[in-house]
Amino acid sequence: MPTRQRDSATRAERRVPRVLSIAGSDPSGGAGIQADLKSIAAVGGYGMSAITALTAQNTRGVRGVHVPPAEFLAAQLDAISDDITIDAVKIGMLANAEVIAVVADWLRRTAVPIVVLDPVMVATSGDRLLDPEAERALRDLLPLADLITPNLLELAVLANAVAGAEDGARTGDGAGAGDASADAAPTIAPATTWAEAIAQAQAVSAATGARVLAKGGHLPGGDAPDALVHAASATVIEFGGERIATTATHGTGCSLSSAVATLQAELGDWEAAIGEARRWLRESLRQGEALEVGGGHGPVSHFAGLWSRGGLRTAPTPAEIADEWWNGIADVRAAIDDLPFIRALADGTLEREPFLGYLAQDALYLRDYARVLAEASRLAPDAAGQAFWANSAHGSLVGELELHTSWLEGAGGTAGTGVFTAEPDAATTAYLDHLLATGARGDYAVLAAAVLPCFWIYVDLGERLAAGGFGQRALDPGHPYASWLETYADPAFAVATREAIELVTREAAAATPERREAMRRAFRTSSEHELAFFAAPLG
Ligand SMILES: Nc1ncnc2c1ncn2[C@@H]1O[C@H](COP(=O)(O)OP(=O)(O)O)[C@@H](O)[C@H]1O
Ligand SMILES: Cc1ncc(COP(=O)(O)O)c(N)n1
Repeated sequence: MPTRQRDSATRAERRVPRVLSIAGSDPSGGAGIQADLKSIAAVGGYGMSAITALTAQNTRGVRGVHVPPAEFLAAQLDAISDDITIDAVKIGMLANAEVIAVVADWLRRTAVPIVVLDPVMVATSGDRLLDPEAERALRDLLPLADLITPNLLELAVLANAVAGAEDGARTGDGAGAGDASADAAPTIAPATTWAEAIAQAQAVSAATGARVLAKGGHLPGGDAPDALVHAASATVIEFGGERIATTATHGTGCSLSSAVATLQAELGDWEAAIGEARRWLRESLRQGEALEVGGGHGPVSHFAGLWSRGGLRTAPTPAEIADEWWNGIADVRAAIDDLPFIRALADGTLEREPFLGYLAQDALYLRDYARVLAEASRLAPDAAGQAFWANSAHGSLVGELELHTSWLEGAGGTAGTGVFTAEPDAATTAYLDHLLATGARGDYAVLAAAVLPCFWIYVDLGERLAAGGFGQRALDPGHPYASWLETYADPAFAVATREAIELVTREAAAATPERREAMRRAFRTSSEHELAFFAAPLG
């Protein structure tokens, strides 16, 4: 199938695991598939869901359960696996034995590399989410999982079930979770100590071959430990942590198992995946009550970490930033266009003295501008940026200054004098001080924004002069300053300017809002210095 080929061809470069949740719906959004999709997204995955059952529940309890025909679950699962490569599956509420059979059959037919099974039996509110008779069917599903994540009660039921499978023995009060004929919910007592829970996890892992994450969320006391138990390698990895004082624990098991499935697909290491999922869940648990959802056990705040770390607003694109900055200096550009110096330069009426004065200041400017560009090259985060600014520094000294030299040395009469002999005027000093100080502060992005107007305003002016935007005289080869006008309409300078705009606005798009604003301000300030610089010769 072409889709599959495309999927697997790009697999090596993939960063976003495609994770399927097979679970029940919680309309209040805190548990079940709703929690799973949020959790998968929160830790960096692409979430999908096949719905096993609909519950009518909120943070206080479950009011009803509707299980659609099992064939329709099979249809959902096939629709997904016929088209999409699945990197990991998380299994939650399975409702009844028929649903379990459909999932087991699909898992056997579909080679999913990672299967995390959260054996949901009872909601945090205490309501049952799995038929008692289905607990036997669940036992047969366990070996298809790579990781099983029971809470204390579920762990006791599974341990009892696997013990029952081995020797027919019953534990607890004798009602027997493995007894398919039992009508009432079996009353199996959960482990009362952490050591007992780990022993049960070892039994389940030994009987199924799966890893078992024993969860201590329901333990009494001040700690909420989890332990990853793998009988085959005789390992027990403990994850410690203080219990977080919160009522917002609805959906913690769903959220943890989805996050682990996603992170395992990314990291390929169970200990690392569980460690990271737990750090994320604990952060989300701490922020749960702030959501103020419901009067019972509220949900965790799945995206709290992302929100607080600045993932909330869509960043502008580089093109949008370029428009915003350019439009933001429209007043400055209009003021430059209206300067007597620019008007007289365009129509050829500018006196030789102010023109040479301007060139002398510009030569002084370019020499230090090249130093600032070299500093941008030093600070650039990648080789492409480094090369671009270094090349621009070279261009400022060699290409542009040649023109100044020929004009100014001709004017001075003696070769080798006249280029850098002028005193910098106030406008030149102010502009250079701004650029040199920005360079000295060492923030590459802000410095790159500060050097941009010198490219952009000149190219824009040069192109409009050459296009007759300031009158036809500027196009006349006999214009007294024709060689100057040609330099600024140079297509190579236009190409370099487009590259500079792209470099700087890409940097701005990736920056934090605060840094982007600092860049915009530096860009605006430099453009104001451009205006003062052009105004100075006739000022
Ligand atoms: N109050 C809490 N403080 C810290 N971690 C908790 C708390 N409640 C649950 N957890 C963690 O949430 C995850 C889910 O655990 P648990 O509540 O035992 O499962 P379930 O939601 O399936 O009943 C585990 O990692 C557990 O350690
Ligand atoms: C649809 C559905 N699935 C699972 C749970 C268990 O929630 P928890 O993660 O709190 O054990 C639930 N309450 N509802």
